[in-house]
Amino acid sequence: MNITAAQAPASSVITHYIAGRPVTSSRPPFANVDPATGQVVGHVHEADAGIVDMAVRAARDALHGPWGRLTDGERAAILRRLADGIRARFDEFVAAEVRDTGKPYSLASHLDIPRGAANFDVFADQLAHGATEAFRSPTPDGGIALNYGLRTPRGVIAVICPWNLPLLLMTWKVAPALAFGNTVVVKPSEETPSTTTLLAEVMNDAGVPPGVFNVVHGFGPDSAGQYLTEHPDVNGITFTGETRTGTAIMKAAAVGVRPVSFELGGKNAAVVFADCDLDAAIAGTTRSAFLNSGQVCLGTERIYVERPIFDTFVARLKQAAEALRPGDPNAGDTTFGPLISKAHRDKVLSYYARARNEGASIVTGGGVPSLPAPLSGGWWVEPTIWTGLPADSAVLTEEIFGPCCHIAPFDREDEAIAAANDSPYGLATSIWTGDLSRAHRVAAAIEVGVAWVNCWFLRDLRTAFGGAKQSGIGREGGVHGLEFYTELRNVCIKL
Ligand SMILES: NC(=O)c1ccc[n+]([C@@H]2O[C@H](COP(=O)([O-])OP(=O)(O)OC[C@H]3O[C@@H](n4cnc5c(N)ncnc54)[C@H](O)[C@@H]3O)[C@@H](O)[C@H]2O)c1
Ligand SMILES: N/C(=C\C=C\C=O)C(=O)O
Repeated sequence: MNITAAQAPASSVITHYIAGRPVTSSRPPFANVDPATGQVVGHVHEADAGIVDMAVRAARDALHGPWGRLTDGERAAILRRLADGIRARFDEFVAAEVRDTGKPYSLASHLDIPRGAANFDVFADQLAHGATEAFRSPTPDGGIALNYGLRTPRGVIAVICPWNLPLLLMTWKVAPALAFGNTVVVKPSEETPSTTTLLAEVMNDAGVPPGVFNVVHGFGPDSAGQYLTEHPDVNGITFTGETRTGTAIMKAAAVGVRPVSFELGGKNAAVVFADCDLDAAIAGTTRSAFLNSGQVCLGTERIYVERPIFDTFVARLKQAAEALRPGDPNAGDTTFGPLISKAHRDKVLSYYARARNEGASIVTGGGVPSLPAPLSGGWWVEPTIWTGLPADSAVLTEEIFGPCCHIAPFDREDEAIAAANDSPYGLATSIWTGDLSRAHRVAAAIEVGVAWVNCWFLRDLRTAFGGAKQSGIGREGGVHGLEFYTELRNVCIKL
């Protein structure tokens, strides 16, 4: 929910950050709201087309400045200083992330901020070990030619991020972009402006030249997001967010034929076989269904359980869901947070109502928890589990992005695979089984970008990360980001 500055206290003002300095804009700033309480905690400047143009120009100028002349080793050293700079201000980053998202301190301090720093380390490592191809090529005249690959930065990259893992997803793009010599104009979600703004200060302190990293704040359509993706001097667009937003951005990218790197929506399935380690499957599925209040793209909203253990699994997951503790995000025993906004909570509650109206069996949840003030003003919903809905129910086909999941039984492996693949999305899956051959077989059969076996959200940042089908375009991580963040030229020299 965003209201004008007039209604918002002047507590914290977030401005844009262009060419190494804060920049304000003329549009009325919008309010930043704490989702745990619904209270306004500050306000944010909204970029117009002129501000976005200023940022893109600064990024273009920086490409031709000292940044473009640094060696890989010098850029790697700067990336490591960025990681260290985030860690040096760890408490500030955690507090800002918690304030913007309402997520529990335990989550922001163990996932969001540590990964926000680690993303810079992994791409600094990548620079130290990266290589390109070379060939000694026989020529028709009996001579030899040398062919070698030469990677150059793609140029000015537009980076547009969502609100669920704000710093983690921002540096997951900024780190490879800078590692490979590009400059960036980033737009964090309007819901979560704070940690990216702190990152701008860390950039300055780490000696990143002015204009290499620029931040513009605002919304999508008719705001910073649209102006940035439509700017003709942007050479590539990397975006994480909803699939339908990706469609709109792809249309903008088509003008000028700019490449895109997309991490989009999902409707991920877990497949639980009777021979699994049930304790591990319950613990892992509790995380995949309810972590970050279900606001994780890799999260599980569809669970298929082999019939012999179905009733036990449902009872155990119910017990785990009911043990989650909503509360003050900064309280040590809080393990469950609110949704990001009133609008998103209304969306999730509309699916809760839909499930009820379609006759779902509500195993647990389905409503709003009653919490004391000031939390009673926040955007809370109950962790929810359903069974008994038909496969074509919207609850089983549309991404809800909330703390809810549907559990259905299956009898045969091929039936479970078909159910998991029955989706326009293909982001992630988790498979729980004690049979090693089956693990490999099923992981090869489910059409996703990331398949976890007997685990979930276990990440080696060198591996390929991304979505199949309508869940994404391209892969990030390790060497895989090279395809988007660099141009690869072949040089052929007749010797
Ligand atoms: N695949 C992944 O790795 C991944 C990771 C996290 C979130 N997501 C997805 O993100 C979604 C939730 O995040 P969200 O609600 O912020 O997504 P969203 O698509 O509504 O917004 C994402 C970002 O895009 C901007 N935006 C919106 N419309 C735009 C437009 N027309 N032009 C340019 N920019 C525009 C927004 O301001 C925001 O910064 C879910 O669908 C989730 O699955 C995917
Ligand atoms: N991109 C990553 C996680 C995405 C989570 C989505 O909500 C990652 O772990 O690198």
